[in-house]
Formats: sequence, C-alpha cells, structure tokens
Amino acid sequence: MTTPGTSTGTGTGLGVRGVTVLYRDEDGTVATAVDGVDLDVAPGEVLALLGPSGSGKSSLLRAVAGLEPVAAGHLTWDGRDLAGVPVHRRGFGLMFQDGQLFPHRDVARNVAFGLEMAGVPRRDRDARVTELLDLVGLAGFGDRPVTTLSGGERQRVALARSLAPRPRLMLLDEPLSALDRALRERLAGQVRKALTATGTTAVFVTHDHDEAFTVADRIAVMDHGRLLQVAPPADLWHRPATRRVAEFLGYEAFTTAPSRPSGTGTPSGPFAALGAPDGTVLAFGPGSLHRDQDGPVHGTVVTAGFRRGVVELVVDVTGLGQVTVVEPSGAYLGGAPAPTPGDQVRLRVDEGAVARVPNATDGPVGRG
Ligand SMILES: Nc1ncnc2c1ncn2[C@@H]1O[C@H](COP(=O)(O)OP(=O)(O)OP(=O)(O)O)[C@@H](O)[C@H]1O
Repeated sequence: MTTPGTSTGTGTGLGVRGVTVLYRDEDGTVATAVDGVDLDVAPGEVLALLGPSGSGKSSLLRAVAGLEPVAAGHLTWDGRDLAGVPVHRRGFGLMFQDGQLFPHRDVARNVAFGLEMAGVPRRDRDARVTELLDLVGLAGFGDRPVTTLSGGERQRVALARSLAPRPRLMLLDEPLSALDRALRERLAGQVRKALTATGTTAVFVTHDHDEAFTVADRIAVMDHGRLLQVAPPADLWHRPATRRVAEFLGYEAFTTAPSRPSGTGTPSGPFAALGAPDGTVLAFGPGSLHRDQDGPVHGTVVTAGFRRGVVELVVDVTGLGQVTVVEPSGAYLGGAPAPTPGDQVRLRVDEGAVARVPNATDGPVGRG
C-alpha cells in the first residue's frame, strides 16, 4: 500500500510559492485565476480559503491537487517539489460539493473503497470503516444503500471515504454548499471535529464566512486571484489587515481613530475612548454599537427588521454612516413596538466589537 501516513509527523506540510493559474479561452485570451500566491499549511492545520465567487479558490485548490497546471511558481509537500507528481501519487484526499458516492455500493463499501484499492486486509478495513463512520456521526449506517441517504448524510459518507486512507492532505471544495444553512452550520462543526481528531492537514474552500470561521485554524482571504490576509479567525475578525478585508467580512462603517491634539494628550469626540494608535482605521459592524439612552453617539433609524431571534436596526450614525445595531427580539415580546424609520436613538460603543484596521494599502500578503 502507498501509505501517505498521517500528516502530524515532522514534515513541513504544504508549500505554495508564487503559484499562478491561467486559463486560455478559445479565442486565445488568457485569464489569470490565481496570481502569484504564497502560502504555507502546517502539518495538522486546517486552513480555510475564503473569498467571493470567482476569486480563484477552486483554481488554487485544483492546482494543489494536480488537476490544474501551474503556470508559474511551485508547490511542495514536506519541502519536495510536486511538479510532475500525478494526482493519484500525491497522497491527497479530495472532496467536492457533490460527494459522488458509488451508487451500487452500500455506505461501508463506499468508505472502504480507498482501502480496498490499497490492498488493506479485510479486518483492518472493517475496523477503519467503523471508526470513520463513528467519527462522522453515522455509526450503524454501514449497510444502508447510499441512495437512501439525505444530502447531509451523503456528504458525511464522502468525508469518511476520503479520510479512510489517511490522506496526508485533504482538499475540500465547498463540501457543504449544496446543503441548507442550518445543516451546513451543524456539519461544519462535524467536519472540523473529524479533521482535527484524525490530525489531518486540510484546505477547505468556501465562500461562506461562518463556515470558514467554524472549520479553520487559519483563514486565507482571497480576492481576484490574490491572498489579501492569512490569519487565525479571531485575529482576522478583530484585526483585518486592510479596509477591503474588513468590508468583505461585513464591517459597514469606518472612521480614522481620533488623534491626540498636541498639548492636551486627550482626543475628543464620541469615539475618543477607543484606544488605537493615530491613523488606525476603526471599523464598525453589526454588534459594534448598542442602544443606550445615555450613550454618547447619536443616530437616526433607517430600517428595522426581525431576523432569527434578533431585531436588526440599521442606524445612520452621526459622523460615521450606516451601522447595523443588533438587539435580542425578546425585548419586543407582547407587541412592544420596535423603533421605526426616522426615530432618533442614542448609542454606546462596544469597544471589543470595533475592529482596528492598520491604515495599510490593499495588496497581496506574503506567505501565511
Ligand atoms: N476552466 C476554466 N476556463 C476558463 N476560466 C475559468 C475556468 N475555471 C475558472 N475560470 C475562471 O477563473 C476565475 C477563478 O475561478 P475559480 O472557480 O477558481 O473561483 P472560485 O473562487 O472558486 O469561485 P466559486 O466560489 O464561484 O467556485 C474565474 O474568473 C473563473 O471564471
């Protein structure tokens, strides 16, 4: 058996150096899908590639898998160049939006497929299948025909099947995007559990912010073929590297941190209490401001609406712009009226929910 082995050894994992992926149209036009990306994924790490549609996430993943040629730069595993190593010799597992199970095999034989191909003895195979089905929450499903499974169950079988041969790297391309939101949220946690429990190094492509934050040890934000920032979830959320990243994450309004007037040492204005070095941009989003009748910040309600247990007020904040204020909807039980457009409100700032953006210009980042 070509046993890639688990990825928690002494290696260095995946190296991506200046990788560019190009597509050539029939008329000869060349489009750059991935543009000189540098990235490292450490052994045992789960990295999410997050970005809008068309940002180049799948192209980068497919290049790592060996499914797409690398036009410039190179890829390494544990320091060894992957150029010329065919897909099936990389020891990488692949999982896509549609898990593409074998319809004529039952659940257990789907999970066992890679082990059978590798000549793993029956007893070891059965033990591994039981272990994996247990891990993905499908204990006892072994003899079910896959045609009787729900979409979420199918994707969990596909995950178990990919993990069974202990790939040294798992590449997941939007594995949950065909499922409904509630199921996606639940399964994202399960995918993380399965990857970390098996010590599997993984790259998880998604355009869904919540999924990326749930699944990943670090998130790489991609746009127009370039990496904008690579950081652990909390660092990315609270310290977006640029305004573009902050906007992509959902921050809505920006202001430069108040500077200290020379001589007095005390900045003034409604955001004066927010500690940040001069020139830092403060980014406000849902949760950054709360209603408080004695609050120092003034605003006018633009819209108010219920959404999954909360009331969202879009408020035009004086000196800042429109920011969403989120309130538990329990406050409106019994028909208590929600604010209406045009109402004046006072607000206070939740300092921990205001991101600090270094006043850096947007551009690609170095390797993560
Ligand atoms: N086979 C192809 N031929 C030509 N252009 C392609 C091909 N595949 C992707 N592209 C283009 O490359 C760019 C990046 O596409 P890619 O699928 O990598 O982005 P993505 O971030 O994964 O998007 P999505 O989330 O929509 O899947 C897009 O502009 C896309 O139109």
